[in-house]
Amino acid sequence: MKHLAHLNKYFYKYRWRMIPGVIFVIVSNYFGVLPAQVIRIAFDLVKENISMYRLFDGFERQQLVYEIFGYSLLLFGVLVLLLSLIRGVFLFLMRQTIILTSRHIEYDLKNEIYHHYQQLDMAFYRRNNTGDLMNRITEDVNRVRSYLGPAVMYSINTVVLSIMVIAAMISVNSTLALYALMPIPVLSAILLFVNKIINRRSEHIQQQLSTLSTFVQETFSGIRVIKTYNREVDKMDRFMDESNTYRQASLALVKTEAIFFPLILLLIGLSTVITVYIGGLEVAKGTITSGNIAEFIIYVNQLTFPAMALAWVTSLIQRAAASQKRINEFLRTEPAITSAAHGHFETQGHIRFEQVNFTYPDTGIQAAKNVSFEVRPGELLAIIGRTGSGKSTLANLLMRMYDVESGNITIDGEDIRQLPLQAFRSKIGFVPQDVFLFSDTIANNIAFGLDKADLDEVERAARRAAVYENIIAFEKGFETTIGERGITLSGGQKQRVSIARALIKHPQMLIFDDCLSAVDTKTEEEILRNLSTDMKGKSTIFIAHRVSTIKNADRIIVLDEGAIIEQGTHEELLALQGSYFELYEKQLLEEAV
Ligand SMILES: Nc1ncnc2c1ncn2[C@@H]1O[C@H](COP(=O)(O)OP(=O)(O)OP(=O)(O)O)[C@@H](O)[C@H]1O
Repeated sequence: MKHLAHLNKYFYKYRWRMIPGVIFVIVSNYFGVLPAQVIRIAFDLVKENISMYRLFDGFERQQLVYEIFGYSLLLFGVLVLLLSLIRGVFLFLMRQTIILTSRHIEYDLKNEIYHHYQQLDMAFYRRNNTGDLMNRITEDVNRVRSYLGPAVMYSINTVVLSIMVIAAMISVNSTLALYALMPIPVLSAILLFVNKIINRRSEHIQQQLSTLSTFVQETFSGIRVIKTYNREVDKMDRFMDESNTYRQASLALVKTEAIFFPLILLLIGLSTVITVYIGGLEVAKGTITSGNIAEFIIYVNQLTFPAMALAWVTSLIQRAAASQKRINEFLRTEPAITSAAHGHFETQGHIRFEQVNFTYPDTGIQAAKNVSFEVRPGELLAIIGRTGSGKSTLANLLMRMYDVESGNITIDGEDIRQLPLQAFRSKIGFVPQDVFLFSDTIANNIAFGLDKADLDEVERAARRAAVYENIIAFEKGFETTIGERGITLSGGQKQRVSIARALIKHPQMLIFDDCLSAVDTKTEEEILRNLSTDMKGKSTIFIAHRVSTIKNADRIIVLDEGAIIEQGTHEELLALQGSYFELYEKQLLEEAV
């Protein structure tokens, strides 16, 4: 329960909706209890009038008694109807306030979680899988909403109704009340128990459903591999197995649910029998009227709802508490990367790495070892090295996706950890190694980093990234949708759209992380030529595998296992006859073949 305390701030925020809601619950229940009393009076009236009617047997007056009697009964009927109508209006208002509030809180909570997710660092995203993140903001919030709305509403309802009904019963006859109420605790206990089983089974179904959807999602994402390796039959068998487990779990649930309602009916029936029997004895003793028995039967039936609601609400609250615990776990995760300052930031683009060390927290791999280098304003620095040597890690550290373990990274002499994070990142055009394009138009993908961009700017960026011709060849040009519901771009086209996205920002610093790997050498040369004008006056870090891409850089550093093993210009490095020279020779040979 303590986990749900997180939501109290929202109850407070919406208190002027909740308080009327609670009042509506009380009023609606009051009008729910009243008809039982009206019926008792009507019942007694019937009894009295029948005796009176018989008394006037053979007299002219008998017809008049009959008419008055019929008229009064009609009035009682109308009164019961009216009370039910009033109750209905308040029930409507109760839902309009409490359930609506739960929807408002659900909206706020989702926003709170989403906002917090966006603050969290890359290490967090590495630790937790996307499915889990999605579940907490959808499924878990949904369960919490069941607590905020239905559970709160029915809890208040249960308490109010039980108090009113029991009080009314005791005021009529405490002995009869005691007997009539006897099966109710038994009923509640059994319902709680059955509900627990239902919950466990529903939980199992839920888990199995999630396994099933993960399986289906993965197979369809990897459908190309499945087809090429002829694994369709095998996958079908796996699917049938998983589906069967789901079916068995569902059947088990249906069996338990099947006894739920008969059980309630049985115990209510039992209560009614006791009421009629004990009530009969009391009527014989003259302590109550027969109308009271009718009244009691209605009360007993009315108590069925609180008994059922108790079991249901208990499980709703338990589930919501478990879900809120999961939500809180993420909400209380502090982002490792925070902004020390806010506001504006201007830079010359003087980048310096000083004795930088970094180990990935989750794998323990030391990906940067004592790395020191400098990129002066307007310089082009290239980083080359074998796969896994730590090149992308340096780009990630500069982007503050991770913070250094020791050493410093400075911009114009100031530690990047002291800079306003968002303003700092906005000064860098970063083209990551794994291109990610949104399911949106090409124009919007290119203009992604800007709040507003006109088509001219988008086209200019596309030209500089040498992808303009490709785009206008599509029927809808820049308005072509890409991604799941649109066309698929080739690997090289994607890389160039991603480059255009970085260039359109006119950043002071540029980082290209192996972003020409899927581009042929001719296009690569064209892009590099365009970039050399773009990069004028801007500090650029170019990560590459091919020596040909970077040989014109002002300085080249060669990485191996996270450490710089050689650095200098292309000529200097060749003269060294070390790793760079070897790599160059090898690549020349490959090109010749
Ligand atoms: N997010 C991460 N979490 C944990 N370990 C990582 C992460 N990213 C990279 N590594 C590890 O750090 C080392 C350096 O990786 P990095 O991606 O920097 O190499 P790279 O030189 O860019 O490689 P490539 O040329 O193949 O892109 C590798 O051993 C890799 O397994």
